[in-house]
Amino acid sequence: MRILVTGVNGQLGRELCPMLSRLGKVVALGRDGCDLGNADEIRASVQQLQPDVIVNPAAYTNVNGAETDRERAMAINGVAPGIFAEEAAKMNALFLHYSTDYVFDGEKAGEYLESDATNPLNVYGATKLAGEHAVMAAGGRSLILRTSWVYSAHGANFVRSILRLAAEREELSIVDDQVGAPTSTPDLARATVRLIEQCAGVSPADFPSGIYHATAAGHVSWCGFATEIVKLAGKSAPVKTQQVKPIPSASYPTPAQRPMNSRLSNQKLHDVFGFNLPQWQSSLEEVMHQIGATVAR
Ligand SMILES: NC(=O)C1=CN([C@@H]2O[C@H](COP(=O)(O)OP(=O)(O)OC[C@H]3O[C@@H](n4cnc5c(N)ncnc54)[C@H](OP(=O)(O)O)[C@@H]3O)[C@@H](O)[C@H]2O)C=CC1
Ligand SMILES: Cc1cn([C@H]2C[C@H](O)[C@@H](COP(=O)(O)OP(=O)(O)O[C@H]3O[C@@H](C)C(=O)[C@@H](O)[C@H]3O)O2)c(=O)[nH]c1=O
Ligand SMILES: [Mg+2]
Repeated sequence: MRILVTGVNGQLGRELCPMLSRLGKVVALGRDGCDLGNADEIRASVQQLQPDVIVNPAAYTNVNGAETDRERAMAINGVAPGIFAEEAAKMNALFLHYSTDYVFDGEKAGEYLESDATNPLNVYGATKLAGEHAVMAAGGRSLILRTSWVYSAHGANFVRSILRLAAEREELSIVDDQVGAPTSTPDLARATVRLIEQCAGVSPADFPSGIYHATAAGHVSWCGFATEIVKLAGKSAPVKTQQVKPIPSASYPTPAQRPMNSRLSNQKLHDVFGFNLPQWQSSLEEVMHQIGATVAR
């Protein structure tokens, strides 16, 4: 099996490569190998490599930056996924893509279903939603995993930001009125491997193409998540933070608005594929072990 992976220097791409290499030959594309802003480069890469599977974790993920960089965010998040999906469909390759809780406005009281209406509050969410539509319009065998609050032992993420701040500050002020499921890259990469194993041989006629929510089980506010990060960090490294103070979103103004409710039901994933991701707390412990004491220094 030949597997093309994009965004291999990102947090999820970096986790995927070694795990996917157990399934076949991985061809890893970074920005220099293929610029996702260039449709011709995408088509040429896919046609040259003739993959059986394409996995696309590359994205424009700077949520605040996207507010003033709409065109670039749209090219990478909204257009490129559709081109990959079209090329995959032509060669009957399997296409795996990732999307976000930020396609929703967070107004729903309970967990969001895949069938719920979308209404992104920010440019990043709007561009990711356009990407979902483009992938579905291309036809072919494709799975879109909508996940949330992704973190990893490497790259830019909330866990590493909090560890950095906890080493510097006595008190952290963190928003407490946005709730979601922090999801680790090891969990997402394992889910991806499992889906490819289950799907590789499925014919186009039987293939369950579509959107699947795939987040860690449970939910927490950003403040609750930060509190747990600081607690775990304190076990292995000196931490300055004595207090993690809950604040409302209104007290933490940002260029991009975020949804208050990011909870996604994972029932469909379980019904169709027979598994769910673990609880967020155990996965956070796994990643904190990977980080060790070094980052908190
Ligand atoms: N991070 C999160 O909290 C969440 C992420 N997601 C989705 O999950 C997926 C994985 O996210 P994550 O691993 O966190 O993302 P990262 O930002 O860590 O990595 C994205 C990668 O995409 C690459 N990239 C960006 N622009 C281009 C381009 N023009 N050409 C080629 N490569 C490019 C980046 O390259 P470079 O390193 O050179 O900049 C980077 O390596 C994405 O689809 C994201 O939207 C969903 C929910 C939450
Ligand atoms: C660092 C910091 C953040 N915050 C808040 C801001 C924000 O509401 C929340 C999380 O901050 P972040 O910068 O990680 O948020 P953000 O980059 O918006 O995270 C999102 O990224 C994209 C790519 C996604 O797809 C989403 O699922 C989500 O993970 O914490 C504080 O309140 N205090 C702080 O000191
Ligand atoms: Mg961010």
